[in-house]
Amino acid sequence: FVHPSVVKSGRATTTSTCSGRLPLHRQYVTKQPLDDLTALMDEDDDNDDNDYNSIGEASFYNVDYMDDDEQELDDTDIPTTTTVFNRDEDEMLTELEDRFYIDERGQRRQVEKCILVGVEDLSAKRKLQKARRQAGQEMPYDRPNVVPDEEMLFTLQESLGEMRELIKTAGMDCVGEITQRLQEVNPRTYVGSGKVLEAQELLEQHGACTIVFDAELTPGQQKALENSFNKKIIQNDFLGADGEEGEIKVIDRTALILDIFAQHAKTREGKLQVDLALHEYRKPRLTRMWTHLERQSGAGGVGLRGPGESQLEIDKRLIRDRIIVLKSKIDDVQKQRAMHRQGRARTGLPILSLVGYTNAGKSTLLNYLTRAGVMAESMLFATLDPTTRKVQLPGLKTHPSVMLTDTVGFVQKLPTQLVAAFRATLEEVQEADVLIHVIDVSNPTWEKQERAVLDVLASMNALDKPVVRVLNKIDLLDAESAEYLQYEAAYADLTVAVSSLLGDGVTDFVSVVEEALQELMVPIEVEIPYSKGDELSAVHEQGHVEVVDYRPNGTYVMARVPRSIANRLEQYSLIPKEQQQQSNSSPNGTDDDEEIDWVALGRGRHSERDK
Ligand SMILES: Nc1nc2c(ncn2[C@@H]2O[C@H](COP(=O)(O)OP(=O)(O)OP(=O)(O)O)[C@@H](O)[C@H]2O)c(=O)[nH]1
Ligand SMILES: [Mg+2]
Repeated sequence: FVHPSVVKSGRATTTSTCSGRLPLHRQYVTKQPLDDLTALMDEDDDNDDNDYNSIGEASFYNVDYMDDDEQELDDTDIPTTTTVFNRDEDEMLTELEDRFYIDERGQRRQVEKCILVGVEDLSAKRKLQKARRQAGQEMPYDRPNVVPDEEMLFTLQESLGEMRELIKTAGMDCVGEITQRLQEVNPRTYVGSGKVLEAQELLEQHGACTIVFDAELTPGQQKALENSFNKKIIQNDFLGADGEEGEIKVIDRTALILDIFAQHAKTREGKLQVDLALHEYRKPRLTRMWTHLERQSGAGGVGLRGPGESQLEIDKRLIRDRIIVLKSKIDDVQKQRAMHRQGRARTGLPILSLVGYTNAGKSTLLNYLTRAGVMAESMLFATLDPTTRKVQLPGLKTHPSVMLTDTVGFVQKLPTQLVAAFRATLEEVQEADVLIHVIDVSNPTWEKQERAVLDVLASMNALDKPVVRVLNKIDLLDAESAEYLQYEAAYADLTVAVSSLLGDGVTDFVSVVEEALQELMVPIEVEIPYSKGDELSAVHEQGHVEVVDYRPNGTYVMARVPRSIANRLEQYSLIPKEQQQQSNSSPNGTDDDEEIDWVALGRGRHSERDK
């Protein structure tokens, strides 16, 4: 009952075509025997082995490049009905990259039009304050210049501005906007019923078929909205008539960001993670595709009850199975990644993670420092896969190399489910020794962005380490503001103003990083038993040894070492505990001779490696 053009144009994505009335998820969920899940997994594992290896490499030192020019739509590339079911997720996601689609009249269209809807929820601020009060929780971190709670919420216009950028990045054209101020959002349809009608008119007027909400809609709200926008279609289906209209898609913030992720994922791991997140997102929303059948079964009674319900059951099971397979694949990739991370840890080089709001200039800074050519683009979420490089920080000959990791950008109201999907980034950030927080100060909302990032980091328990604030893009400010920020940065802790594009302030950046790294080293005075030779060599490798003495019970060592080693060696410590804590809490020390001798440190490492 489905016209071939419908199958062709349907995309396995949240931003699909108007005409794709075929339940979209059916096109990529596998048609292999359902009951033999283990066989499915084994088979997948076999042909993935090589990919895992290459991914490990890619995430360690290289980036995977993909030629975007090759994504042109070509009729011969469109899968036929029979092959559609056997596509693997790589193919599916590659297909997402091409933004062409075929409309109901069989014409190729390039850009999808959409309407943007935003609500100013007047209760949000109150709720936030109440929640904080109830939790009895102060700000989970103590940093100067951080926006206080009551000012951290983005205004409606700021939030919509960001949505416009996201819509553009996703490849859509925003042709109209609707806003509403509400004391409380409507629990059923999010906006009021009058606004739903207004939106419908606007959609018809512009011939748009997508409506984007600047919110995280519940599955119930999404369904209610879809039902009211698609009343005619549902009626036609019910009557068995063929309507003219295309289906109106209701998309929320999460779906939009997921679609961008799907378009930008380059490595296999990134793609798997996006695929998993997409499935998790769709699982509770599955029913919408079958609205008309559900109705049939309810209204029709005996004889009509079967198909709708059982098909829904099957689809739910398929999605569940797919999620299990994806999770197990991701687990394997993560094991590889963990091994690489261990390898990195063994080098003893400090690990710095670049974090920050999307588009802040993280990749640009990494590029400037490494001239390595990581993709940096003027679009949101350009980077999706963590990339680590060994960097000799320029300008400081005495400084040893560090490992620098580029990570996926954050965005306000980032759905938790999405954060969880990007476990790799999470882990990189958690394992880092120092966080480099890149902030785009040319963006008027930069203080709120900074706050949003700190909130996400705090929720990830990742703020237990020094955070370097990099006030980036000062070249875009007028001279006065730039000077003011530079002045501020000079006085604030671990803060520096730079232009990653032009390289202004990078020397200062390096000294601030050095300052942060010194916070990581703690003095120890230990007697390591002779049986623990490996611990002694760890101290030599990663620390700065001042005194060594071979005593009857073990090797006496006085040194400055990374905190992790100090913790491990605590049992052999000769410093009484209270005193140790004191010296830990003022890691910079007061005496000049406590300064780390970076030259010696660097030399020590190199000679260690040369052996
Ligand atoms: N003028 C100016 N532009 C900059 C500067 N730093 C970065 N940019 C631009 O900002 C845009 C985003 O930079 P990216 O490095 O891709 O940002 P990112 O933080 O890696 O972004 P995501 O990977 O999307 O999270 C690019 O167009 C850069 O050229 C700067 O110091 N000055
Ligand atoms: Mg980037």
